[in-house]
Amino acid sequence: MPTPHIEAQLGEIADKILLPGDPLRAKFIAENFLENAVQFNNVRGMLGFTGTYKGERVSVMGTGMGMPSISIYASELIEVYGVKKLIRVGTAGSINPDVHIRDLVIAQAAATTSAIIRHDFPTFDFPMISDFDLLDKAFHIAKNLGLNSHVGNVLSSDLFYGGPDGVELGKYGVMAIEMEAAALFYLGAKHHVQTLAIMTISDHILTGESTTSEERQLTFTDMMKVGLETLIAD
Ligand SMILES: O=P(O)(O)O[C@H]1O[C@H](CO)[C@@H](O)[C@H]1O
Ligand SMILES: O=c1cc[nH]c(=O)[nH]1
Repeated sequence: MPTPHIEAQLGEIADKILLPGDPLRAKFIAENFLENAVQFNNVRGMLGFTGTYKGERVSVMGTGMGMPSISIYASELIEVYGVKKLIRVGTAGSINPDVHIRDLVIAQAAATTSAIIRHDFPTFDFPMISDFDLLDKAFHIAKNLGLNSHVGNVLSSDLFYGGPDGVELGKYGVMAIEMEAAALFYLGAKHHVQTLAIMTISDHILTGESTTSEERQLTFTDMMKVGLETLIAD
């Protein structure tokens, strides 16, 4: 087995991958969007599949929740399996009155409460930004599909419950809180690969609106479509 967390043989993972936090969302994407999908991972139940989308080889795999978890999977995917384009497709909580439930948020950048970047850069801030080429493509794809999408900053938090008051950042234009994008963008910069994060607003922290866990697992297909179209766009 090439890595401690992924049992795929070399060559079984495409160089383009969608990364939902929830492994069952990975299975849903494989079953509903990919052709001839073959499962390549079930270590710790972190399901991964490779198939084709519109004739192009694409993979999808869960990352688990939080920056330590996505950092393990993204590092192994990049360093061992040679993945070059990684797009997170996740859920997020809105902290902005203009960003509504079920809207798409395409992260241009991610603030973070995490110390993981500070381990490498203790004396200055390192801005976590997505890849502009992927960002530009995703924005236009979402626009052409007529989707309600927003591009800007998100907050990647270490904690789902408690922690620093991220809601305050909404007043500075930050759109939503999630838990993985900053680490993915950081690894993209470190390893010179392309990364992006597209989230669907699953709950609104200011208004208290929310969606069910079943909806979060099985619907939110717009971000999956935008993610896949972005991965295969020339
Ligand atoms: O729906 P996913 O992709 O897991 O993303 C969000 O949901 C989880 C918290 O419920 C965190 O992983 C957060 O980033
Ligand atoms: O990390 C997350 C994901 C969804 N909603 C939140 O409030 N936080």
